[in-house]
Amino acid sequence: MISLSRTCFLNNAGVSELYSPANSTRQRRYAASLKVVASAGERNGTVVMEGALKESKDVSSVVEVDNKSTVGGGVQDVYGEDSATEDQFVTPWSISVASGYTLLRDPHHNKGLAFKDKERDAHYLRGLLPPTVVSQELQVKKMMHNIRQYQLPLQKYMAMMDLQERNQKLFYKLLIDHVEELLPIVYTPTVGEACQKYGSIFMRPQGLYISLREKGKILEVLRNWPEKNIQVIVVTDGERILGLGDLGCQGMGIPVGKLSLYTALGGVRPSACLPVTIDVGTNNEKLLNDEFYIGLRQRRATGQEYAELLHEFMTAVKQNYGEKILVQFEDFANHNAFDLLAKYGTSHLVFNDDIQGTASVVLAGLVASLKLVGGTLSDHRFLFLGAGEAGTGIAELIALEIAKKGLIVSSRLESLQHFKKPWAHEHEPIKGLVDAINAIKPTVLIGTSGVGRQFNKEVIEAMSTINEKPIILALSNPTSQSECTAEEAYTWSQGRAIFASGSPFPPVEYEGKVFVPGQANNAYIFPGFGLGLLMSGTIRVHDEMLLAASEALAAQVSQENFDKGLIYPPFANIRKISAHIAANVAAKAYELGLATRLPQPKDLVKYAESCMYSPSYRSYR
Ligand SMILES: NC(=O)C1=CN([C@@H]2O[C@H](COP(=O)(O)OP(=O)(O)OC[C@H]3O[C@@H](n4cnc5c(N)ncnc54)[C@H](OP(=O)(O)O)[C@@H]3O)[C@@H](O)[C@H]2O)C=CC1
Ligand SMILES: CC(=O)C(=O)O
Ligand SMILES: [Mg+2]
Repeated sequence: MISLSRTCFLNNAGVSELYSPANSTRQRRYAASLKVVASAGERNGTVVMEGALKESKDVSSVVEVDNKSTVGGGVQDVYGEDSATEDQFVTPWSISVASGYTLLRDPHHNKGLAFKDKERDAHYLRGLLPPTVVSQELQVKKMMHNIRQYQLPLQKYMAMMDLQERNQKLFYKLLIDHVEELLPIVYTPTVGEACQKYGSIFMRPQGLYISLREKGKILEVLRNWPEKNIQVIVVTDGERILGLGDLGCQGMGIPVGKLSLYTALGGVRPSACLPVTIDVGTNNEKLLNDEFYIGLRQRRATGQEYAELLHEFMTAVKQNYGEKILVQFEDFANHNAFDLLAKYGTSHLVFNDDIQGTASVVLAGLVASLKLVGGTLSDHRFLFLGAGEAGTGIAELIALEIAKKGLIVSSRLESLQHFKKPWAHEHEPIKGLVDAINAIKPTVLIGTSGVGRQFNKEVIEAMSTINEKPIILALSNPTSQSECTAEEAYTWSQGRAIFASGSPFPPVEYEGKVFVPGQANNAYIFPGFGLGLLMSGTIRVHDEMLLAASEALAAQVSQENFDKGLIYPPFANIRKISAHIAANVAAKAYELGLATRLPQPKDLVKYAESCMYSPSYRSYR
């Protein structure tokens, strides 16, 4: 238990990929050197329009090559393509246009029954689809109907992942239009169960797997990813997946899920998102003995071996994607998370969602709750159960906001992990949470322990005895690890608690009144925060940007929300919320001189909205 002044703790796309010619430096270079001549040679399937730079004579029947603009080399020539000689090997990357059966199997461009008659003629789809042509809206209605037929959340998750692999735009349309219903499926809590069973439900690989076997070759592995213009990477090593512990390589569900939210909630293009899982082994005996486990069957590498792999990854990422690639660390164990953030925070654009994103969302909720409970932040006392990434991250940001740190309980100081030390304070050792509440008299109780059911009846009653409106935040995920349920918080506090949780709970009726619990989850922050960094071309994350994100989120809580006891706005409005967060974060980046997209757009909210990906179908010529 620790504390501060008033804060206490207890595709692979292959040949069917249709690249936009201006999508990457490499593609721009190709686009500059090639003019696509007609498609007279098209067949049902893929029309190859380009060969490797060094092999352009082989494809001269379909392209005209302007040799003048292809030579070069230099700092952008990461793979040595431009400077290679004939006796050196290069990879024959190609740009191609999908049609026919290949087009129907391409998730980026497939529209299923929504292909119009003209498109069916132009793209060799006749006979490959039944005659009916439907709208995207009808497809959404049908998919929602189908998903609702499944009894189990994991079945719904698998249906959503299948859709993402079949028809990406329809997947995002569904997620955006039905965000409150589908967020618990593609995200917490269901994604937790999916990770636990990833080996068994694994059908098509998603994301990029970088294991110890790829040591020395990470740059080449990055190049195997079909998309070249990556802007955001969410990376995990799978050691602290939600509150479920070490799930090794099966943690991949988390970067995949977080990045679908980057797109659906924050509007970042799916093709700019790269989920990565670093596999250094697992200490989870159950997984090591599970015949369906998909990762390396060895105990976790640590120390220098771990640090070297991570360093090679971070170096390769910057070399391949440049200075402005955003790397979001997710669900690393705390013994690595703080060190990675400190190590790469000065050389890369990095953000730790569990430390920083969580802090920002909780600070926003606390600022908003002042409207319900009164006073200022510094009038409140914060008691934390769990002094890890989320807990100390939140404390740090609250302290930054009220700009004063306080006492430290020092009896355990020597044995404390470094990130806990600033929060230890002078106090008699306290045994249980109820005793801590009675001694410290917190106004806010925050659960970040990863251990479920810690806020029992006595705990909530103790908080309710001290406070007229106790603020109870049960942040641990998934639902099984939540410190208490919404029903418990409202019932045991006799309807007086201001409650929010990391995973969603349904509304609760208590003595004739309906209470709608809020969701205190970093999903409110990271999509808009990331968009703000990207749209301003920011090169480093600064704590002030986290405060800016909190401020923007708190400002989105309406009187109608407060009247229902909510301290967060509904997720239904998340794109608008993300645009405001992005604008505030970008404004701070410009103010701090960290933005590179110049000149600064006049209206940053409008600019953020204009940057957002739309999942509507495009018409194909
Ligand atoms: N709602 C949200 O947006 C977010 C929620 N979370 C959730 O928060 C939880 C914790 O995540 P994170 O902070 O990253 O994990 P950490 O492992 O870094 O922190 C957990 C901390 O809780 C402590 N702890 C464990 N059991 C108890 C207990 N019974 N009493 C008191 N302290 C205890 C641990 O102590 P020790 O160090 O001694 O082991 C550790 O310091 C997870 O369930 C995660 O899903 C995380 C990020 C965002
Ligand atoms: C929400 C989140 O990031 C977590 O529980 O780890
Ligand atoms: Mg997380």
